[in-house]
Amino acid sequence: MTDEPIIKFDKVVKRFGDLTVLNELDFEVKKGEKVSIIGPSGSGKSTVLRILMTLEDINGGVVTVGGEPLWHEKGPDGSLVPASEAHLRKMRTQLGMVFQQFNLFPHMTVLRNITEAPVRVLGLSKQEAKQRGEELLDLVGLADQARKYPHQLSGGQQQRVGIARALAMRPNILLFDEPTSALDPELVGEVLNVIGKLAEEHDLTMLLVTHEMRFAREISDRVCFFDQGRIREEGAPEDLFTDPNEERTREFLQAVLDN
Ligand SMILES: Nc1ncnc2c1ncn2[C@@H]1O[C@H](COP(=O)(O)OP(=O)(O)OP(=O)(O)O)[C@@H](O)[C@H]1O
Repeated sequence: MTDEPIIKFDKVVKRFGDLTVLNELDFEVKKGEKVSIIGPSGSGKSTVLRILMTLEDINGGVVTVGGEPLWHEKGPDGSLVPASEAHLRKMRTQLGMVFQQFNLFPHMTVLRNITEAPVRVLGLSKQEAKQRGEELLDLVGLADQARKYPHQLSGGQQQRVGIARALAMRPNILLFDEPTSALDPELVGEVLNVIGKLAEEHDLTMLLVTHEMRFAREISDRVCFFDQGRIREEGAPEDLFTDPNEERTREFLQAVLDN
């Protein structure tokens, strides 16, 4: 990990109609850092990831990824102007995302699900993409499932394919949006293990929105507690989970850990 932020939210505002979801959010993730975002439903956690994936725009502030503004670019006079589609497309290649509902293409084999974007977007040859896909399937423990279709796999296996697919574009930053919450409890462990293995790879920056406290505790360098579109408290998992400073964090943790 280095001290340089790879992700930076500077006073970011996001509104949906009258609802202010992010309220001048300041938030940073360092290169190589593994950060979990926890917090009550509706506090803006997934919105942070969706903004980074350029699935939602922003209403104020600046988001920087890899030192460059994401939603803005420099105009002719050096001032920031709204980003063009070409700029967003270029910036997007730095990030991969693992979705709660896997979002696999049902009509493609497991291997095609992984190789489709590298062939289409990066222009890899079919052979190169196949090799990359097979390596990634091996990494997530599914080397023998390449020719199956998603519906032939368990939820845990589908999510491991989702992780392999997100890695196929070789992103520097991997985002996880509640990656285990659609899974039966007995399948959570296998997905956590794969994510834990990735977390040991120091170069990869990981940002995880999770309701799985075990996950936040075991995998992250830092846990951020979101409340009403801001970070209410953050810290190392061993501090935040055992002795939070804020009453609001304590109540939240008590409620989720009692469940
Ligand atoms: N496209 C949208 N249009 C309108 N409102 C939205 C939209 N997306 C999100 N919201 C609202 O914004 C708020 C924050 O949503 P977000 O998904 O970021 O919360 P969250 O903290 O991830 O919650 P959860 O833990 O329930 O997933 C919620 O009140 C949600 O209903």
